[in-house]
Amino acid sequence: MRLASETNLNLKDADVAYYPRFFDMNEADYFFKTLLETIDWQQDYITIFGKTHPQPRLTAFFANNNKNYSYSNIKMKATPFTQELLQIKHSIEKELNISFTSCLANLYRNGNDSNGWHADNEKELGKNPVVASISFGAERIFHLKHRRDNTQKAKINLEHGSLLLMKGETQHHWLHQIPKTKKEVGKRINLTFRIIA
Ligand SMILES: O=C(O)CCC(=O)C(=O)O
Ligand SMILES: [Fe+2]
Repeated sequence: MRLASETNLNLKDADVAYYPRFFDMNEADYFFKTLLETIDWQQDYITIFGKTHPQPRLTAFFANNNKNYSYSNIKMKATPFTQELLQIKHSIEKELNISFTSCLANLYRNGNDSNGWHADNEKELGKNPVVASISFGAERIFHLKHRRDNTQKAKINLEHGSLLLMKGETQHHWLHQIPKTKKEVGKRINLTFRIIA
């Protein structure tokens, strides 16, 4: 059963909503375990100022079209959705009434894995990108900050089975990150469903 009660974060120049228990605990446990085992998690490398570093997390990319996805000099080749990813995709689509084409999956192995400040604003995501972000496993803190107004910030603890939806002009005006943490934390899977035309 899905408890789709939604909280809008009411951020200036943004549209970000959080659904804490989008999937119930049994579904969330099942998806976490299955996705951990069935996804072919990849280590990618990013090049900054001519130096190559391993990305501080593992990733995989899925799409129902043949559109690849490029960000930070990494080209992600589209692979077909797995059965569980399709199930998750359909649940989100039904609730939100939006169709997604693609999913970038992230595996944070421990508190040392992270995702630096960025916006999901690649051209292929269109003018106002819609990103539906699902979390399974360990809780991590998601930070948001306004690009120009440094009084505007938000932090949200992304719980097991939750959905975070970013849309409208969010990516024009805000950056987001998952910082490293010194706390003992287990693995976390994040799925970001996107529309890539
Ligand atoms: O792990 C998360 O919650 C955020 C992932 C993210 O921002 C991205 O993949 O673009
Ligand atoms: Fe992002």
